[in-house]
Amino acid sequence: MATRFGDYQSEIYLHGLAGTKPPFTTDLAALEEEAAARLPEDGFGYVAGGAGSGATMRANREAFDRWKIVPRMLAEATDRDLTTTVLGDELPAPVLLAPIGAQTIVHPDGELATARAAASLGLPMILSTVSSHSVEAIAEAGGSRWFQLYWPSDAEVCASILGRARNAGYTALVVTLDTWTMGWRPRDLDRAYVPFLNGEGLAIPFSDPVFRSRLAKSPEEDLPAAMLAWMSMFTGTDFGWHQLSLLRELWSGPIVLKGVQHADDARRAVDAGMDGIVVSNHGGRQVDGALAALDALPTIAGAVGDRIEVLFDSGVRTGADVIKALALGAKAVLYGRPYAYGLGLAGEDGVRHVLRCLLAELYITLGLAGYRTPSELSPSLLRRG
Ligand SMILES: Cc1cc2nc3c(=O)[nH]c(=O)nc-3n(C[C@H](O)[C@H](O)[C@H](O)COP(=O)(O)O)c2cc1C
Ligand SMILES: CC(C)CC(=O)C(=O)O
Repeated sequence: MATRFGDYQSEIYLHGLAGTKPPFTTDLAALEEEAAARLPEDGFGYVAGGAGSGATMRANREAFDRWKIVPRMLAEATDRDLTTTVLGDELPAPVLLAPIGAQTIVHPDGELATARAAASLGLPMILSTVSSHSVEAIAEAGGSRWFQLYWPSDAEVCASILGRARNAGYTALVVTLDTWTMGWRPRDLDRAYVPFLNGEGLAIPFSDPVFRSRLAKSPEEDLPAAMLAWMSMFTGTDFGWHQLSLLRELWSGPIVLKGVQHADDARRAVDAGMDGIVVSNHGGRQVDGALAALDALPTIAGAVGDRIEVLFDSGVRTGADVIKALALGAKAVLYGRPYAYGLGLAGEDGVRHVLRCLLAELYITLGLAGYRTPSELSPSLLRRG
């Protein structure tokens, strides 16, 4: 059923009459500034950082800014319906929560808070392999959930992790291709900081019985050795396209490849029988100098047509950004850093506030631009300028 997400606007004004303000800014493009001022430097720096000089991270935003929406008038767009179906999941709006690892670095409740906020709005959460809480614990929050895989070299560990995710009710599998090893990230390197150094974020592998069987001593007894085992199994891996069939044997639900940036790779995903792709450069955290994800989107969408579900992330901040990504060929977007800032600023309520702002802005802007549903959006409503 369609939800009037715009109601958050009137709710905020009404609370204002009673003297209550929103928990923090409603300006999603300015959220990072507020987070920078209020969150601890280590956690904030890890979330905000990008690869190398930050050129790709900036390019992601610049690409959105180059596209302008051309609003249409008297379009009878009062009643909007943002619902859409992605890989069999009925979504109240074309938005999913991007996988973000190690969320306790910004708030002690981490992914549990995020899962509860997402479930309360009916948006699917994509849980990272590098999560501070186990797949089973997150499942208790309810709601629709997908699982993101960092593909380990040990096939039995992979089978065990996927089996647990499937048993815990995760429906689609998102396999991240662009981070088989960590990008060069000066912001973390300068502080010699990664969350995983103290085991943070490794709940899924560390709680896995097969992973544990590979260790001489448990992570509780010898953390550095467990960390090394994790790193050698989950990073620096060497998979090729032909091995995707291994994952198909382990996962009966839809499989989505995340990190596609070239039309030929998108075609290969189709040929490999995949169900979806996420056009993404990992928020500019991997290849510095890579093209903006939004600039890759139209070519890729054109190359695969409707043979595969095309999702998008990297740089989405506002409701208008969602409209632009949808107009350029995405079926839905993955929302990333902003909800992590919301989590850091106010836990579950903070994530909910950020998501409600995004959905309200999307709902209102879509109508003001003259459109009623995501399916009406096409490149013709945009101009380069
Ligand atoms: C702190 C942080 C952790 C992330 N962890 C993961 C992860 O575990 N798995 C994954 O596939 N992507 C991960 N990503 C990438 C996001 O899923 C997404 O591609 C990216 O945040 C999009 O860029 P944006 O947030 O600037 O829009 C992470 C991103 C950030 C900022
Ligand atoms: C490298 C991962 C472990 C986490 C991640 O995807 C990220 O920090 O961007």
